[in-house]
Amino acid sequence: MAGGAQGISRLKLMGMIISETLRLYPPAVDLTRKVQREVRLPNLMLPANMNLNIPALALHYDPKIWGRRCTSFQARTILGRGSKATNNRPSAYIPFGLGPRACVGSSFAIDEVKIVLAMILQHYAFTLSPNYIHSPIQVIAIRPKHGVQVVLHVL
Ligand code: HEM
Repeated sequence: MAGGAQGISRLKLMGMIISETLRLYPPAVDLTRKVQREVRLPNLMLPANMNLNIPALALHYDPKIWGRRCTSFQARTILGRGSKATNNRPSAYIPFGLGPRACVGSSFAIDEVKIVLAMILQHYAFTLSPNYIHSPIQVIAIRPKHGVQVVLHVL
C-alpha cells in the first residue's frame, strides 16, 4: 500500500487503529485464571486454588502506562501489538490474553478486520452518523449498546 502521513503505510496505520481500538474497547474486559499451586512473589502470596481476575480494561486505561491521555484514542501511540507502546511490558496490553492460553485466532481476527475495511474503503468513505450515541456496554463482551451508525459516501 502507498505510504501515508509521516511515512507510515496505510496497512500499518490500519493495524495501529485496530490495536488502539482493542486497547480502549477490549471485547474481553477481564481474564480469569486459577492458581494451581501456591506462588510467592516479592509482595504477594497467591494461595493454591485461588481464582484470579486479570482486569484487561483497567490495565488498558492505566495512566502510569499510557500517560495522561489514556482515555482518548491515540492510534499513533500504539505500534504493532503494543510491546513498544507499553515499554516492553506486554502484560499491560492484553486484548487477546497472554501466554500459552492466549487467543489462537488473534492474527486471523486482525487480518479479517483489515480485509473487510480495505474492501469497504475501496468503494466508500464513511463518517459517524450524527445519530450515533457512544455507549459501550458489556454483554459478555464489550459492544456498542445502540450499534454504530455510519454514513457512507460513495467514492
Ligand atoms: C477481535 C477478536 C477476538 C478477541 C478480542 C479475542 C480475545 C480472546 C481472549 C481474551 C481470549 C482468552 C485468552 C486468555 O485467557 O488468556 C481468547 C481465547 C481464544 N480465542 Fe479469541 N479473540 C478474538 C477472535 C478469535 C477468533 C477469530 C478465533 C478463532 C478463529 C478465536 C479463538 C480463540 C480460542 C480457541 C481461544 C482459547 C485459547 C485457549 O484457551 O488455549 N478468537 N480470545
